[in-house]
Amino acid sequence: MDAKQLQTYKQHNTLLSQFIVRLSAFYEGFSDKIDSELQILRGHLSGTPNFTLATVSINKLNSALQHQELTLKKYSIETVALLESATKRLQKAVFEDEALKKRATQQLITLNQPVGDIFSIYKLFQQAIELHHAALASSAASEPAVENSKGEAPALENSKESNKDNTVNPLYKSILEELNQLIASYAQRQPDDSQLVDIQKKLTEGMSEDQLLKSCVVILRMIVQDAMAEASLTGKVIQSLHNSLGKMGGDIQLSMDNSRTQFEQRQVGNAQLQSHIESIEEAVSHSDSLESLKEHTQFCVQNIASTLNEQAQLDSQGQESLMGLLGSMQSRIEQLQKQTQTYKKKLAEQMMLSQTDPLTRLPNRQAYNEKLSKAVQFWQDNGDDLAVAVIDIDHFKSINDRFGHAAGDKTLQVVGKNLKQQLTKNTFMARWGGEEFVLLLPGMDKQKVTSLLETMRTKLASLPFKFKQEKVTITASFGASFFKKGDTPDAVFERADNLLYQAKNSGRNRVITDRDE
Ligand SMILES: Nc1nc2c(ncn2[C@@H]2O[C@H](COP(=O)(O)OP(=O)(O)OP(=O)(O)O)[C@@H](O)[C@H]2O)c(=O)[nH]1
Repeated sequence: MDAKQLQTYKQHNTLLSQFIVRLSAFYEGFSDKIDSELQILRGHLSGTPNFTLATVSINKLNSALQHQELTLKKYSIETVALLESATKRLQKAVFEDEALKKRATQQLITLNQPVGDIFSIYKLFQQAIELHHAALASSAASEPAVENSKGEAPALENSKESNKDNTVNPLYKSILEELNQLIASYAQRQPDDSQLVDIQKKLTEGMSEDQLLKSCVVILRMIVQDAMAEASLTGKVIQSLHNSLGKMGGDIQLSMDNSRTQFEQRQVGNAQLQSHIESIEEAVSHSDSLESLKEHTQFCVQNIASTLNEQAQLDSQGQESLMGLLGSMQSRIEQLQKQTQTYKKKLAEQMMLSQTDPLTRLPNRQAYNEKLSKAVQFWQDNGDDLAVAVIDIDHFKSINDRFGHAAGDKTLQVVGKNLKQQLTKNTFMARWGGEEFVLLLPGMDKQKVTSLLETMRTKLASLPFKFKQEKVTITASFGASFFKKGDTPDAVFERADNLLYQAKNSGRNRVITDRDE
């Protein structure tokens, strides 16, 4: 190696050492172990670099970094999961604030994307914190600024005052909403249940947090009892089916045993007949006189007749026992049929209940999702038009506020019924939740969709509602979007929802569809 080459190597080494020193300083702070090893490495590479000692240090660092990388990945996954659960909770709590709800949904979509480096987690954190700040600011803005004489926030007490505070807490409101819906579905099964009636009454009057918790526990207990009763009914039916099938199996075995015995007896009889015939043949060839032949033949014929008689008797006995068995099997089959029919009916009822919104008796979101996947499959296979429409009653909150929750409930029932009456063949409508409905419109072009939604809108607006002697007009806004190539159901729903909000923002009581532009 000449002097020039040596000089170049030295320069490269120095450059590389400086780079590693800077890089190691930048990455300091992940773990104490790595930090101290990085310090040692920097010591080996500073001044006159000692590459032999640096290699030992680099090897140690290599395995520590590998381990750290795994820990970091695990940490990233856990952090994102935590952020996701916090955002979901926030989304529920702010369900009435459309802008915040949308931001939370957007945040959830981002959280579902693969996480890149550690810095993208900081970004996710930052977004989550901003969202929480916005939610806090919005709830603070909607809460009355009541302070006591000491300037402290008022404590929550089991009193009407605390009820007032609670009614502006979005989380409290959403629990009340949920509880109301649960009660509505249980009240249908047990309309006279005093506990349910009591809770329903308290709900309309307003509840403290303590009462709300107690009511939740009562409802939970009912659900568990119901589920257990259902499970024990299912268990009983299955046990009874099992017993009936077991008995039928026994009958069949008995019938097979009888047939086998009968077959064996028939074989014995046949062998006897054969031997009687053989002895007639023998008598014919060996008898020396007609008299002895006649005698012998008579004897054999009598034997044949008695064997045939025995066989006939056995046959009729066998037939009798077979008929008896068949009769008992038939009655067991009938019993089985009755049991399965009762069970099928019960299952169908449950299926119907699980897919029906208890208040409006319209299909619920679960039923919509099932229908949607079939409609999407059909659309993908046939390419026919498929649209989703979202309907939201205008200023519904004011009905609740002015005339009470019960009037709001009644309104939802009447509106649901009226909208449903306008549906055409193959169209499907469900209650999405709250005062929102969703429609699936297969095989309809833009003109047909718009015309149907316009009919629904105008018919609803012309319904004469009357609350406390006051005539009220109820209207709704509509947003509809068509499936396009490569669309997901969520994307189409989101578009329809956005159009609905456009309809709200441009004055309400109107229909906006995708293909308007
Ligand atoms: N009575 C009753 N009210 C409900 C039910 N579900 C949701 N709500 C109420 O419906 C109201 C919806 O109000 P908002 O989302 O503010 O909307 P809005 O008043 O209809 O106003 P716009 O949609 O902007 O026209 C809330 O006050 C909910 O508490 C229900 O099952 N029964």
